[in-house]
Amino acid sequence: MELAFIVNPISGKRLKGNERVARVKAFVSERKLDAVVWETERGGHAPELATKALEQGARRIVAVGGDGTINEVGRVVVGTDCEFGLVPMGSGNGLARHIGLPLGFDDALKLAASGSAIKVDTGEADGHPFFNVMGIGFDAEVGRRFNETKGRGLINYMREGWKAFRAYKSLKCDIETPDGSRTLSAYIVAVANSSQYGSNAFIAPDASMTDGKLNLVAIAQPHLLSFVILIWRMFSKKLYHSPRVTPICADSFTLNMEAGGIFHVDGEIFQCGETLTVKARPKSLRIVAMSC
Ligand SMILES: Nc1ncnc2c1ncn2[C@@H]1O[C@H](COP(=O)(O)OP(=O)(O)OP(=O)(O)O)[C@@H](O)[C@H]1O
Repeated sequence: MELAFIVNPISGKRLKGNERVARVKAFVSERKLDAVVWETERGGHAPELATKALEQGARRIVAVGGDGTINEVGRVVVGTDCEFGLVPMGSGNGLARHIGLPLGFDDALKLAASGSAIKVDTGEADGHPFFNVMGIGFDAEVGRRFNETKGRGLINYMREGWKAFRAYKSLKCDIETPDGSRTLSAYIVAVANSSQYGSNAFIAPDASMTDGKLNLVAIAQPHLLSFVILIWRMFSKKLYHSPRVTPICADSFTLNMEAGGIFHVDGEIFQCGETLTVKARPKSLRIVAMSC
């Protein structure tokens, strides 16, 4: 088997359910590809399907879904010789946008099936692989709330962000890198492999996926007006111009907090203790990309 497509039928807002799977199956049969098309039936199913595809000798696995699905498939493919293709069908599609993929279904499908792959860096937070962005603080709180709502898309994300803004207070974090350490009172500590969360909201505008490093971005607690300005800066790639923002580029970080809590990797939530270790895995993933 050359290719395996793993399709999440419920991610994002476009072509949901049977239609999405039917379109991928039609694509495969029209082109007589040596491929399987498997549909995820529940959360956590995609890694099982990706493992099965690897065992059956797939040379390329294509994830059709949002950043959560991409993470679930990518965490199986990372560190292997198998190539990884994406058909972005999520809410924000941060990774797909960073690597220059078309967002239209048919164009993305063609590229994922036949485009060439390049080796890129990935990240790992307490052993959990990530490809786009991980974070603690407000960042993780918004992810937690968003995952608990049924609605998807940027508007729902902004709505949960606003609710979290009113409830969340900053945390004290000691950040260690190979070059030294510093203690900050941070509202968000995000560590980015790619440049954006999704929907062209740039958390680390200078991030590269081939430099062997990750970009930590710490943001101090904003009041309402500066919160709005921070969002504007994010969408205009000017976040680093804010006096509330501290960017640090390194290949590894140890985050020491006063208490354990939650963190997210590509929007999926996990628990952590007082210490969280985040590190880059240089050139660990062969991904179909236009740029990186
Ligand atoms: N058949 C299914 N039913 C319910 N949940 C599923 C199913 N298949 C996959 N999932 C889960 O759906 C969740 C959301 O998927 P994904 O992140 O791809 O979409 P999204 O949240 O709409 O997009 P984004 O992450 O870009 O906002 C994942 O955690 C995945 O485990």
